Formats: sequence, structure tokens, C-alpha cells
Amino acid sequence: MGLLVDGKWQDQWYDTKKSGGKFVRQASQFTHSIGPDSEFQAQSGRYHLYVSLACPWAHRTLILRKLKQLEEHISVSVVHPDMLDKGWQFATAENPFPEATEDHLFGASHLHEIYTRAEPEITTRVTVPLLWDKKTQQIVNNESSQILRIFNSAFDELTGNSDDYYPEALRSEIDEINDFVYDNINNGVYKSGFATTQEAYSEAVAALFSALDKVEDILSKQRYLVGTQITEGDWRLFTTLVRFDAVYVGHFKCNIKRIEDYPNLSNYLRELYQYPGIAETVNLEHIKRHYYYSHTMINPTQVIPVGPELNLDGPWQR
Ligand SMILES: N[C@@H](CCC(=O)N[C@@H](CS)C(=O)NCC(=O)O)C(=O)O
Repeated sequence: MGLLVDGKWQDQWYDTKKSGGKFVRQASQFTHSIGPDSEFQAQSGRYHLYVSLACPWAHRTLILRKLKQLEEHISVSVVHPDMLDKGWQFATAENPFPEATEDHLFGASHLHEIYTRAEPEITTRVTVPLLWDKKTQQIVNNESSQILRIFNSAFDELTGNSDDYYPEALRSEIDEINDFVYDNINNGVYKSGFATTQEAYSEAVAALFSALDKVEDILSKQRYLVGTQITEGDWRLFTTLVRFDAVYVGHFKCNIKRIEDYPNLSNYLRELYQYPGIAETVNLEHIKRHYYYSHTMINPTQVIPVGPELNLDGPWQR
């Protein structure tokens, strides 16, 4: 784990000293869009997505890529789940992992090489997801929430798929629930797990479970977060829920309850997991391995728990 400073890799864990033990997530640096008004046009085969199957932020983009039938238009490289002293690395013949790949574009050994290829003097954290433009050799975007919006609509003419996960009429409701879910749940699990003081941890975990209680209540009255229609808000929540009982309960100490203990959240989770195409985007082997093996500050033995038994394929009722 580390970051690039002036284009040089530095091995360094998140610095929580300045923030009283709290984990503060940094803003993403590349925020271009794709479309007629952009230098980045929607073209088949032009873009490449770098992801980790373990990462909830990258997972969202894989879900939209699948739902919007973009797989044949946007190629993908999948990093190895072990994110160690040089950050995200690619699989190699000596260091393979099922479903992890090499860097299909440049044969790089680490993801930070892709960032410095775009900007040799860059100072940044080296995160997934990352959307790369093969034509201009630039990074288009490394902010998952924006990549979702790009995938939702920018390639519709190419694919003929106009399914809309951010419909105009629901935008303000989606924005509102997204902000709440992001701050308290998506990022809330990280704020709990990466906290380095009791106070910071206790505060984050209380906010997390109060938010889960609120979402449980919403889902007791309606099928999806903003009503009867599935939207990006649901997919953004899903990628945290599907990791929760397997990793966040134990590794991040988010253990007041499990998702399985919430009747509506657990049924909703199973419904979304079984939505056509989604289960194949979920890789629990990468998920468990990444968190338990990479975060040696939290789990220095790197021992990966065997359980829990999950029931994602079980029946659901909504
Ligand atoms: N704001 C980014 C966050 C992405 C992110 O933090 N990804 C994690 C993996 S789950 C990462 O690559 N972390 C490496 C680091 O922070 O050094 C997004 O949503 O796209």
C-alpha cells in the first residue's frame, strides 16, 4: 500500500494522525467524460478498464459494463487481489491468481506504471477503477461514480441498449440516497475498518448501523431504494452489501449485526445477486483474499477466515 509522489512510488499506509484517527478518502483526480462534447468519443474498442474484483468501487463499474452490454466494446484487465508494498499488481506466470490477469495493454507489473505512463510526475493514490483511452494514451476517469454515469448512457448508440439506471425523473432522489449511502455505508465500512482510535471507530460504526437500519426501513416499504425501479443507487449499495458478511463484519469490525440479520436487506441482497448477469461479477475469493491478506496493519498474520457460509443463491421474497 502506498502512493505516487512526483511520479515516484512511496510505500506508506493511510495517514490518520492529522485527522484524529479518522480515515479520510481523497478525491479522484481524473474526471473526464465520454461523449460528443468531449475529446473522448464513444467508440468500440477504444477504452480499457482496470479493475480489482475485490474492490467495491471497481465492482460497480463492472456491473454497469455487464448490464449495459459493454463487454465487447470495453476491454478489461483484472489486478491480483494482493495489494502489497508496491500497491496493485498484475498477475504473472510466477504469481497467478484465478481470474486475475496480466496488464493486457502494456504488460506492466504494477498499476502505478499506468498512472505514470499518463503523467510521469503525478502525485496520487493509485486506485481502481481506472478507465484508460487507448487512442490518446490518457486516463479518462478514475472515479467510479462518474464511470457509472458514462457507462449508463455514453455508448447507447453503439450498443442499442438504452436501459437507464439514472433516469431524469428520479435524479434528485437518487442523488440524495447516494450521498447518504456513500457517506455512511459504502465509505462507512472503510471509516470503521481504517479508524485508528476507539472514538473514530465507534463514531463510524454507529453511523453505519443507523444507516443500515434506515435502509432496512426503506426496503420494508418499497422494492428498491427509490421505489419500484432498479437504479444505480441499488447497484452502488449492492457492492458493499455483498462484501459485508464475508469481510466487513470481521475484518473491519462492523459487527453489530450481519446483513443476514436484516430481513429486508438480506432478501434484497439475494434478489440483486441473482439479477441476470450479476452473480458472475461477484468473486468472493478475490474479495476475502484482498482484504485479509493486503491490510497487514489490521491483520498482520494474513490468515484468511474459512467462513462464513453465505446464502446468496437462496430463495428471496420482495
Ligand atoms: N473514489 C474512488 C475510490 C476507489 C478506491 O479507493 N479504490 C481502492 C480499492 S477498493 C484502491 O484502489 N485503493 C488503493 C489506495 O487507496 O491506495 C472511486 O470510487 O473510484
